[in-house]
Amino acid sequence: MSSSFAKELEVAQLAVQRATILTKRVFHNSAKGTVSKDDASPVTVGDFGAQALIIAALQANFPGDKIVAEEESDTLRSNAALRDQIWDLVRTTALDDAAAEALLGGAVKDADAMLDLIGLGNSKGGASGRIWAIDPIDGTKGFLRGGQYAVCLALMVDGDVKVGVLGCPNLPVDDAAPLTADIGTDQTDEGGSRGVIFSAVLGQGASSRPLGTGALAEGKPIAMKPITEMAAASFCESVEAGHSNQGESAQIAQKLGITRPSVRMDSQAKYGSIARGAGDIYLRLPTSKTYQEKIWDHAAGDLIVREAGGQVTDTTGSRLDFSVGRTLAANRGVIAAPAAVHGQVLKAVQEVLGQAAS
Ligand SMILES: Nc1ncnc2c1ncn2[C@@H]1O[C@H](COP(=O)(O)O)[C@@H](OP(=O)(O)O)[C@H]1O
Ligand SMILES: [Mg+2]
Ligand SMILES: [Mg+2]
Ligand SMILES: [Mg+2]
Repeated sequence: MSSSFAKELEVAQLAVQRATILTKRVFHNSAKGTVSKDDASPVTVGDFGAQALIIAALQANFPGDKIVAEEESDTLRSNAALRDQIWDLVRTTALDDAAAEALLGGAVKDADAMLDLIGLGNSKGGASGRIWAIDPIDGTKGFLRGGQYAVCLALMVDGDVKVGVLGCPNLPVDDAAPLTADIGTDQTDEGGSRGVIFSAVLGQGASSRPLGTGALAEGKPIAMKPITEMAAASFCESVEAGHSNQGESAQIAQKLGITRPSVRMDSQAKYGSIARGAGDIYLRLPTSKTYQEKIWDHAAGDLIVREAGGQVTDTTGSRLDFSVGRTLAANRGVIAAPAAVHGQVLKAVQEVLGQAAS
C-alpha cells in the first residue's frame, strides 16, 4: 500500500540535475533570450529549455502522469528564432553518465517534439491523481541579475506533495556555509564549491548532495537549525519588494526581537537554505489582495522544509493546499520555520498583519 517513491525520486533528481546544467549554460552566457510575458514578468531560453528537458524525462518514465509547469509553448510557435535558440540548448545538453541519460529517455527528437513537450505542462492541477509541478527556473529575476535561482520539481499524489527536488546551482555545496545571498565573484565556479540538489520524500527525510554532471553523488541528511534564542535568528526573504511585503516583515522582526538584517535571496533556494540550517525563517507576506501564489513556487520547498523538521503554513496558520489547482488559491503568504518556534512567529505575523488591516 505504501510506496517508497524510489524511482520517482531518482528520475526527479536526474531530471533536475540535467535541466540545471542547461540553465547554467544560459546563466554564463550574456545572450539569455529574455522575453516579457503577459504579466510583464521575464522568461528566458533557459526557462523554456529546462522545462522541455524535465518534461521529456517525466514522459519517458511516467507517461500517464499530469504536469503543471510554469511556461507555455504558444509564443514559441510564432517565434522561430527563439525556438531555434532553445532547441540548440536542448539538443546539446546531456548528463555525463550514459546510464543516467538513458534513464531520462535520451535526447529529444526535434524542435517540434520539444515544443510539444513544453506544452504538456498545461494541466489544471487539482486534488486527484499523480501531478508533477515544475518551475524550470524559479527566481528568473535573480537568474538575470546574477543571483540565486532554483530548478524545481515536485510530485503530488491526490493533492499531497510526496517528492520534492530543488536544483540550486549558485548555493554553496557545504550545508554549513554561512547564509548569504551573494554568490561571490567566482562566476565560473571553477573550484566547484557551488551547486546543490535538495530532495525529500514524504516520511523519509530531506537530504542535500552536490549538483554534479553525471551519476548522482551520495546524499547527506539535512535538518533545520533549532532556534534557541529568537533574537539571534534572522529572516530569509525574497529580494523582490513586489513579491513580499518588506515593511511588514521589519515590524515582525522587531516584535520578535530580531535585530539581524534579513537575508534577501531569490527563489526556493530560501526553502533549501533554511532546511539545511544555513538560515532560520522564511517569510513571504502578501503585497496585494489579489495575487495567488503558484504551486510550482512552493511544492518542492514545502516538503523539503517539513521533512527537515520545519513547519510551513500561510499567514492564517493553514498548511499550504496544493490540491486546488495551479495556484495556492486557498492560502495567503508563507511562513516556514523550525516546528518548535513556528507558533511564535505566526503569532507575531498575525499581530502585525492584523494591525495593518484595521
Ligand atoms: N506579486 C507577487 N507576489 C508574490 N510572488 C510573485 C509575485 N509576482 C511573481 N511572483 C513569483 O515569485 C517567484 C520568485 O520568488 P522569489 O520572490 O522568492 O524569488 C516568481 O517565480 P519565477 O521567477 O519562477 O517566475 C513568481 O512566480
Ligand atoms: Mg516566471
Ligand atoms: Mg517561480
Ligand atoms: Mg519560473
